[in-house]
Amino acid sequence: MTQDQWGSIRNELHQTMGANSFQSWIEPLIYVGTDGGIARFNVPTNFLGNYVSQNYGDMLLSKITRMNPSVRRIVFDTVTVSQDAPAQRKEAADATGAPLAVPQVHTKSSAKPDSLNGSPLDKRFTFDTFVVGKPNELAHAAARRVAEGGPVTFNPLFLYGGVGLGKTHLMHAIAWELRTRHPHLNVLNLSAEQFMYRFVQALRDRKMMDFKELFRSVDVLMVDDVQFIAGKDSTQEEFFHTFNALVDQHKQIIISADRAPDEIKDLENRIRSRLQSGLVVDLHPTDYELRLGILQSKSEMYSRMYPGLEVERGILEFLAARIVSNVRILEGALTRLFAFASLVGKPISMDLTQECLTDILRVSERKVSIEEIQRKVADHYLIRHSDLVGPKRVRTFARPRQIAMYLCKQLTTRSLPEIGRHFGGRDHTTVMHGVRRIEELRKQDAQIAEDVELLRRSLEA
Ligand SMILES: Nc1ncnc2c1ncn2[C@@H]1O[C@H](COP(=O)(O)OP(=O)(O)OP(=O)(O)O)[C@@H](O)[C@H]1O
Repeated sequence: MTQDQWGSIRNELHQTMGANSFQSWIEPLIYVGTDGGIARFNVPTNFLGNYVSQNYGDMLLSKITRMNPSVRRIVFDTVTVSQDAPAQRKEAADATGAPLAVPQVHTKSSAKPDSLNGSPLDKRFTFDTFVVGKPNELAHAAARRVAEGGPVTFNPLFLYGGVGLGKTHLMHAIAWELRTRHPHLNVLNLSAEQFMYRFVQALRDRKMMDFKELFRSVDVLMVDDVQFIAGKDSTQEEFFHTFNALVDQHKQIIISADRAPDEIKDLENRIRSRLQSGLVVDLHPTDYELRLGILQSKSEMYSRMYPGLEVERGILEFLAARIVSNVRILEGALTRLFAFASLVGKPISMDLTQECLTDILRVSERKVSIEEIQRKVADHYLIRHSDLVGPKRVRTFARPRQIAMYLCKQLTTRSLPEIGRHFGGRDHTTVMHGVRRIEELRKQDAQIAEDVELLRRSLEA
């Protein structure tokens, strides 16, 4: 297997595994080469090698053999790499005898801040790239406040929300900001899973004192996906002590989870109440405007990467309306779209979008029918269905008709001629005109924008 092939397997895993698991277990692997059917990787500790081999070995081998059928086995060799790390980290590392096995303490002075077993900070996850909308404005404001440093006002900051809504992004943004504003602070950012493995390892190696010392010496502790420790009794216990020790020293703690503290099952009550004792804020599911804002911001970035690639009108609006699941999928769709369009050398049109994203669009396809849309719109504007689809062109009927056409285009996969047929056999150009008119009016007329949004929500519900 070549380094390039390993590179593309890594990229694939990065997309599919989730940032935390990838950073903990795959990123530290250093591919050395393949010899005699054996693909060799260097790993920083035995622990990591064993863990990857047991948990990801089969999956890695199958991906590697798909690339290179001559590979029959994977071997992990433990190679201790010396690195320039902060003094305090070094001490802990020396004491454990496993230099790279301790979590990363991020400091500006660290020459190689993104270590193997902590969570490296993602360069893309800053406040600058975080798009703020109604669903996340409170979480964003709280994160900004914490990122200023200064006296601790709420401890912990507990951020929660569903998959892919920006928790990790905000945590990393806080860490980046703290690094810039207060480079002397030790900011430790890790997942609850990593906390547990470090704890288990310290127990096993009888290095609990070092473990405690290390965790109690940080200035800001950030723990992602804390729901992971539920049901793991001794990890909870240790987490509780770490938590208390830091709060007592007025050190900031930031926690994220996929649900609110009182919804995490098998969590000890004393931990639950500790987690609730600061500020608990949630990231709500995205709304249309936020999705559109995110798409616009990413699309600007891609336009710089692919100069000259045109995105036709209405495409971003279409994606924002159709892909409602989570931001990660939304981003993935846009990435694919730009890559595909640049490969085939065509502008991003509706046809190209439908062709390139068939699978994503199919999954996110709502079961909204044209009839349902017509019924809702007619009810909303207190007009009869027959007038909505009939020939009369007075504004009281024409505007709701255009809104209904617009929603049909956004919320169903029906083509313009099909939509036209449902509106009294109108031509597809009439439908297109209606859709465009509403696109424009949404920007100029607050009442129409609100009506469209209300209707969309009630159809999505
Ligand atoms: N408001 C936003 N602005 C810009 N990008 C966003 C926003 N919300 C989420 N994203 C992007 O969506 C992707 C997923 O976000 P993130 O990894 O932070 O989600 P998460 O809530 O931590 O999810 P999980 O629970 O799966 O870990 C990231 O690429 C992130 O940059």
